[in-house]
Amino acid sequence: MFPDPKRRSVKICGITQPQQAGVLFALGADAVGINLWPKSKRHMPLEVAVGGLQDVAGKNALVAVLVNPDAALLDAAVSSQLFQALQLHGDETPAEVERLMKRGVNVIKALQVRDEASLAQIGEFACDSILLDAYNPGTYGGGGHAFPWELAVRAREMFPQKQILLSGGLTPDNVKQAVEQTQPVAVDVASGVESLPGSKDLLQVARFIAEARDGWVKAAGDSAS
Ligand SMILES: O=C(O)c1ccccc1NCC(=O)[C@H](O)[C@H](O)COP(=O)(O)O
Repeated sequence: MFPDPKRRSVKICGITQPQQAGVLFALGADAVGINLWPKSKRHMPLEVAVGGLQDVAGKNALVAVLVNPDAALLDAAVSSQLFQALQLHGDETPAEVERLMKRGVNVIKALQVRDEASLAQIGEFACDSILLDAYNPGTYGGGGHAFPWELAVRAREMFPQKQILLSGGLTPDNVKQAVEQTQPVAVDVASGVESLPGSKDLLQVARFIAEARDGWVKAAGDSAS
């Protein structure tokens, strides 16, 4: 199950080489995102994922990232049984999300947030997990931009029943502060731990994971005192 509501998780998103997945899990990543959107600079074709990720699938959480997928890609991603969740980053509607959920698919709906009014859309989706990303019109994700974290705090207050995942412009330098402030169930990063698009820098990944975990420990200490 990803995200596990009982566990604080780090998801590293958008590898282009399947062999990087095992290394990222060995470094402590809880989930790795595989971008199936052909226009992404982090695209991994589904056939490559199916051929290269069998060893890590099952033991670890792989998440498929999709943008307005057609029925054929959606069906192929679901029936590959490679993914613990589908993360939808496009203009997918609440009805489409609900249809997938009825098929037993674990959906994470990604939403770009601009201001407090834009948080209302969270309540329109039936899925438990909502990933908040930066508002960046004309793009669907992976832009390396942060949004005001007060909006993530507000989202948790407005929708306490939802699992809020935080993304957008996170880096090893800012993730501890982001986690402490917003206390998400999971953080998600693409650009902030890369040497090249789709190629993760392992030192940055290790630092990112350690800093995120420190943030959760600090937040737990603050709320206990
Ligand atoms: O990463 C991409 O290229 C991408 C393209 C289209 C839709 C989603 C995409 N990435 C999804 C993610 O989960 C990213 O981690 C998230 O948008 C944050 O990205 P970044 O600000 O680069 O850390």
